[in-house]
Amino acid sequence: MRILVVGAGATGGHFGGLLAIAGRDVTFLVRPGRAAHLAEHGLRLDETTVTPRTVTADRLDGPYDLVLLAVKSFHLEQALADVAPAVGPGTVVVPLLNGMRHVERMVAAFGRERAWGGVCMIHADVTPDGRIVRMTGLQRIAFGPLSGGLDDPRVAAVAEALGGAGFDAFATPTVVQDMWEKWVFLASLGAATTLMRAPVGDINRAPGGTAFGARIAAESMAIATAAGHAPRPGAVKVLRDGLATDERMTSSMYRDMMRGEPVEADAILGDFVAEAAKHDVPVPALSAAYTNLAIYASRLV
Ligand SMILES: NC(=O)C1=CN([C@@H]2O[C@H](COP(=O)(O)OP(=O)(O)OC[C@H]3O[C@@H](n4cnc5c(N)ncnc54)[C@H](OP(=O)(O)O)[C@@H]3O)[C@@H](O)[C@H]2O)C=CC1
Ligand SMILES: CC(C)(CO)C(=O)C(=O)O
Repeated sequence: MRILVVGAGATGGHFGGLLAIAGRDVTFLVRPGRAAHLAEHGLRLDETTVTPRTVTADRLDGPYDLVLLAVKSFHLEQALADVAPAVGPGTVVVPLLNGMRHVERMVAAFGRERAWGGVCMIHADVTPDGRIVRMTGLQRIAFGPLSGGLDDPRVAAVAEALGGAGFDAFATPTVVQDMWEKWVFLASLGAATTLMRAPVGDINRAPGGTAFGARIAAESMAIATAAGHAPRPGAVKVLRDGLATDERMTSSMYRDMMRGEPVEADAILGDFVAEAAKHDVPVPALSAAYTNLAIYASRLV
């Protein structure tokens, strides 16, 4: 199976790198700066360096079987345009992005037969010198057609292509609900850590921190419930435990903010707060977190 990973950053670089190490037929669609960096240094993962096969948008060579979309939300439109020549009639496009707005954009670009859902769980960063580092043992991709049906033969083919490469990969018949539950978790974690400018454990050790986390979690669950995607018991537990931890857990939004880089505020918190407004759900803590990030964004050049 020909696999194209769009973006060789924290998520795309990590999962694509492991796939390359496992001998899969992987190419990275990258922009010229990253292409030059990878040509000079290779793709450096935690303990290994891979010599990746890369391509830039102007040199895409026809359709791939599987596309893993691993760009930030603010680069989505360009990435969808760039990858279009690689999407043929039978291609499957699986997103690793957080939030939900990319689903609609992918369906508009490629249709529901080719645009699938995807959930990626990992805590990873790109260091200033271009290495990909992982902060925890978590590394998982769940994927599936938006319809939920797993009888499409491409499901088994994608599972085989992603399986046995050193990370968890599985097809899910509830990918839209799974994405919502991930959104609830990440929006909560992102809101708490960026508003308080601290990892979760530090928030919970501060006066009022635990109550603040519980409040954020309650608001997030209320939004999802009003939108018809009430988190299932397992997801509620993950959310509550996550926001109550004494560990230094962070979010990619927090780490982007600490580096002074753009944060995916609109796609993750803006859309979430808009969903609350649509259903008349009061979300003062999440709204404050979004306002905070909007001010942060306005101060980036
Ligand atoms: N990091 C994490 O721990 C997690 C992140 N996520 C989500 O995954 C998504 C990706 O995040 P992450 O991997 O961290 O982001 P990164 O910024 O680390 O990587 C994104 C990469 O996409 C590249 N890119 C942007 N536009 C294009 C394009 N048109 N063509 C090719 N490459 C492009 C960037 O390239 P360039 O180097 O040229 O700028 C960059 O290297 C986000 O939605 C994030 O929320 C989900 C779970 C965990
Ligand atoms: C939920 C979490 C923390 C891990 O996948 C994440 O998606 C992120 O930090 O962006």
